Amino acid sequence: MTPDTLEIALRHRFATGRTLDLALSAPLPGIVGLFGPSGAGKSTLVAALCGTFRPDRSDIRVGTRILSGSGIWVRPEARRIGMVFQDSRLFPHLSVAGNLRYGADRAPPPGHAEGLPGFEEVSVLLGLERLLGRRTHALSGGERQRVAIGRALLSRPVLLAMDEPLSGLDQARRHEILFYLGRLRDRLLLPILYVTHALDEVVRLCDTLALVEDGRVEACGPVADLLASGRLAEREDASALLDAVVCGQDAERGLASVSAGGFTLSVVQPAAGQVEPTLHPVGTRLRLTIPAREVVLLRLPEAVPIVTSAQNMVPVRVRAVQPVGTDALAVVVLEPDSESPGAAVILARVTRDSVHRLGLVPGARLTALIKTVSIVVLDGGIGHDE
Ligand SMILES: Nc1ncnc2c1ncn2[C@@H]1O[C@H](COP(=O)(O)OP(=O)(O)OP(=O)(O)O)[C@@H](O)[C@H]1O
Repeated sequence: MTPDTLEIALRHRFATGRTLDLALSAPLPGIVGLFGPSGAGKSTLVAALCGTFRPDRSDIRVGTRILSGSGIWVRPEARRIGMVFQDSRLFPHLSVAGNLRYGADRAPPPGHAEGLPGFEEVSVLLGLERLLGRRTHALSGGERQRVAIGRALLSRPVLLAMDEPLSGLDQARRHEILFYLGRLRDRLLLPILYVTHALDEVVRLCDTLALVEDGRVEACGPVADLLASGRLAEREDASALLDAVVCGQDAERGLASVSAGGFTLSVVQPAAGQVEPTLHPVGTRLRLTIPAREVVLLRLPEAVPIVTSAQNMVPVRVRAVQPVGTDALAVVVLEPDSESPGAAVILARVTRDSVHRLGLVPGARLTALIKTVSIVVLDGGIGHDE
């Protein structure tokens, strides 16, 4: 155990014979995504963390706090895990402010959980200032979830557990909440365990990803590494995640150039659909995601000028080719065609026919064509390079 990790290990056998053997370790603070199909064991793991379910065996630690194991079993109400569920579970007889105060009333006395925001700051962080007097039935689904998150935050938890908080929302509301969750991640040092079926939520929010399948954690590690490993290549929405730094602005054309793990890319600024559109100055660190299905691979004859609407023609080298299921498809893992320390990878989803036609074997050099509009700049800057 280190003071800065979340450690969960549990074993359980239900009366039906179904067994779960789930273990993960993740650095804190950060957002840990639990991702996997229905019935994999995600909700059981969250329930064990909160103490509402007691497995046959469990060792659960948040930093130096032991919640279970070593002869210890902390009561659920003493664990200080803030919960947010798919249905917001607000109190209908209370206003928004009343629901928030309910959370604040359950906070430990001053001296504990210092550093977490108070009522005013939570209202501002989650954009609730103008809703405080409203009854909860008069709120949209997205607003309800923001109140539920605020109520959980105000109880000053040591960890926030969110079980599919966006799955009941439409696409616009999902984006709205993702923006606010990204803001919480960037401004608070609060660990979050985040259960989801949606890969785009993992890519946008999470630092660590635990892949849960059939009662086991099949893999756990940094999100970008698991995406780059091709483990999620089977998915239609497979994508790469890159840390980038803005290295040039072209405000007139609405573009910025960024350096991302050895790739130089052109991205749209401000990103379409951002809740708070901003032009990120040179030096801003961003996260980008590039869907594998949006990347085209070319073999270009030397010195042939090509005019294309795609701004990004990137020299790449094949690192690996990952067959996708029984389909006639493959995902190609690509690295920059130049030695660069800390090189990132991008993924291209192609047909197996293209793999043969283009001679895509490890080490092959070619050009990746990426439409600028296909590169998603995730909300907000995440710091500034010194
Ligand atoms: N009380 C129970 N008795 C028997 N089996 C159970 C019980 N609770 C859960 N299970 C089984 O344990 C497994 C994990 O369930 P769990 O709800 O944790 O999955 P999940 O990954 O959260 O699924 P979903 O995404 O659908 O919520 C499933 O096979 C489920 O049927």
